[in-house]
Amino acid sequence: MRLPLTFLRLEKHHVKLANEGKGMAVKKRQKSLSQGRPPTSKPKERMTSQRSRTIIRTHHRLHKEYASAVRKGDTKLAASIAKAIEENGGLEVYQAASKQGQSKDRGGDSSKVLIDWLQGAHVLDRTKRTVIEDAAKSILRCLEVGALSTNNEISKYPKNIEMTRIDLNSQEMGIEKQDFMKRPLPASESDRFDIISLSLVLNYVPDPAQRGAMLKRVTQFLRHNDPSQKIDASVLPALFLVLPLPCVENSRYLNERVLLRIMTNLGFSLMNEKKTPKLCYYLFTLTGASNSTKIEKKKVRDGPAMNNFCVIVE
Ligand SMILES: C[S@@+](CC[C@H](N)C(=O)[O-])C[C@H]1O[C@@H](n2cnc3c(N)ncnc32)[C@H](O)[C@@H]1O
Repeated sequence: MRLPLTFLRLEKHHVKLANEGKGMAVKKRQKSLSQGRPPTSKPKERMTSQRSRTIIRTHHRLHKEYASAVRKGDTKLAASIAKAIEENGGLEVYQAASKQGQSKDRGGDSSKVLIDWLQGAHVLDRTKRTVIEDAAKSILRCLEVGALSTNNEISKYPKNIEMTRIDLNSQEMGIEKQDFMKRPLPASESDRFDIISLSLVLNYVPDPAQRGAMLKRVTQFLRHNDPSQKIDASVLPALFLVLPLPCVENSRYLNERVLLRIMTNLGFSLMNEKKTPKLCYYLFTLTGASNSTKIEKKKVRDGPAMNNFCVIVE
């Protein structure tokens, strides 16, 4: 029989009073077995934001140096940098540090912005967490490249958005370990996606030409516009791109004008953008074909505290 909570509280209070009244020492309650068991895992420690920033920066720097050593064929240097990457915790610790950046108290996960834009474009219903109207049959397919979690905002619409999550290093079930650059090209339309998310992934790629290749490759994985789609899909098929703000605002080789030129050349139109003090978010719709224009490394501005982030399209 379940006793009401108030009754239990009162009874506890009375027993305590009775024991005190008798001047008796309150007998220590026997601990349950589970309390006596040694913990199976240590509670997860939270990194300070300073520490996670240092880990992320060091990983990016070493990763770039490693790619450069490999490009030059300097195997000895590459091996010593690989060792330094491991000493910094490797990809796993880097991912843990990045994941902390997704926690609610540090701004939350970036897919919140994507959901907001899909709702604004009437692709998703704002209140019911469904695809709008009778389009519920049209399940959207989303490829999240660089996925660290299966619980992000974008994953909260399982009836309407079918998620495919990949990462170079899978952290949990539901995320496939796969390099997007090696994912087999779609054999048919059913291997393509309505939405591809590259959130803080492009800046992870150490080589400027590989970044351009990644953006180009996205166009091959997005579905082609299908006029028979029932949903108001004016923003689809779409690329959700998130970059650290300094990549666009403080680089010698990339500014927003150059980024937009690259995307336009690849066949994208800008639908939404948002900037916060740390990040910039873009929603691009694939509206046309790539015009195969090359974009080279070219200085667009200079300054002592600027970075060299760059995207080359070959
Ligand atoms: C900073 S984390 C981004 C995590 C998350 N998307 C976010 O917005 O916080 C970058 C992730 O991208 C992954 N990544 C980079 N290049 C990739 C590729 N070619 N294919 C799959 N994952 C990749 C890395 O393994 C890493 O986990």
